[in-house]
Amino acid sequence: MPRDPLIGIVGKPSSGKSTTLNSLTDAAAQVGSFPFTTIEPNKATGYLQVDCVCGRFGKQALCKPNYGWCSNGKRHVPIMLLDVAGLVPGAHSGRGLGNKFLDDLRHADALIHVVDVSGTTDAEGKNTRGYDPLYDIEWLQDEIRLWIEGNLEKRWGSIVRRHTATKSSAVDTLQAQFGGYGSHAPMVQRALHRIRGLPPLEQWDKEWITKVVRSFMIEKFPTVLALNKIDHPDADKNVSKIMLKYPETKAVLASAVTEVFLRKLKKQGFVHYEEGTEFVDTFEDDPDGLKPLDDKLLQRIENIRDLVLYRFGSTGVVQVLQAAAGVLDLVPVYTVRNIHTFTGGHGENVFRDCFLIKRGTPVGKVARYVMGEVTIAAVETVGGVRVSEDDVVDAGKNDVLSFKLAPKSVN
Ligand SMILES: Nc1nc2c(ncn2[C@@H]2O[C@H](COP(=O)(O)OP(=O)(O)OP(=O)(O)O)[C@@H](O)[C@H]2O)c(=O)[nH]1
Repeated sequence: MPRDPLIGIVGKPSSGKSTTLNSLTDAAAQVGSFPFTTIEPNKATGYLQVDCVCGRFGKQALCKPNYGWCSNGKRHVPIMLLDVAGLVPGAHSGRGLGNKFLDDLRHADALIHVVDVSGTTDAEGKNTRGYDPLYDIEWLQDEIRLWIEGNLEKRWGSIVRRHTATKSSAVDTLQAQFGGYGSHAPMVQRALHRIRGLPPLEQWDKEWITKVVRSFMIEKFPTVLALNKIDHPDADKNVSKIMLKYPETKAVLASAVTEVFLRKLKKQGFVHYEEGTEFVDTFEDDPDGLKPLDDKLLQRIENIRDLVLYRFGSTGVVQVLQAAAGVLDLVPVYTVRNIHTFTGGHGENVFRDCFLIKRGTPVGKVARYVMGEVTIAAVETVGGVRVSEDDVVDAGKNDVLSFKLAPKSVN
């Protein structure tokens, strides 16, 4: 049965993890400019913005999610986030919060790596100038790799002996080792398949093991780079360097501190601000609906418009989470009682339930995920069309589902 996706937020101290998390969640993670403000890993509910299916059927006015919210067809779907604190170079050998950090990581399905592109904090999060953030991407990947490799190498002798004695496949042997990271056989299979010229497992030396672990990490920890602090003047050149060096990695430009600031002003009634967009209205735009700002704050908004919103199209924070859902290939799937009205049974509100499901998951698996181990008599999609348990979900296809349960047998 699939479980709820979990997205880990990683990054060195003071890169802006807590600020990013704050702007994605309702949780009040502590924000501070000192390393290790966040001591305990912090699980929180983030909200992923998606185009809600209610728009497809002109039902925006009746859309009322059980969890999260929907406004004008923009739905905010809850998704679990994990704030992973205290990673510094050397963590795999116990520095900083070391292995604790890495152990928390094993539960994550994808990572958002918050990178401070201002160059004003060093690898340990201490204030500096002109630091090259390319290095952060490298050492963070290395720490995760060395941690996995270390766990593997400790037992390598007995792993190989057992592998040979039981005549297992490389996939089975590795899956037995990687299961603790939440892997599954197809994931290990894909990781091995990617490596050219891979010899039989009993011939792997340190170099081959490194290649295998690197490839496994691509599967287990697909990563989005949140290039944070783009409001800083030195950010541009660092962003270009990162994009050039990692053209394959999904990267999103962000200013988490700007997002937090705008949301705060919105809550206090000073601005209209739609998260994920470049639009901020002030008192001048809506004197009847908004409170006036003093000159200092007005100037700050002007700067934010020039330095962030108009240049990049948004603060980027909403897009960071969307990118993470993208690398996991998650599709919002809506389950309804009545497939013709889209209601949940009683009342006229529609599309109350939405689940984030990996594209390509069979409908039967979705049913068990949503309903538990019950016997499904039939599954229907839009128009009352029957779908088989083996049909798969995709964006816009089999993404609205109604499950009919088999009546319980009476003995
Ligand atoms: N200029 C700028 N500063 C930011 C941005 N995001 C965060 N900061 C600042 O960076 C500092 C560190 O931010 P935090 O969110 O506490 O960083 P963290 O990664 O959670 O740090 P630890 O808790 O030490 O792991 C704070 O002073 C933030 O205000 C941003 O987008 N731009």
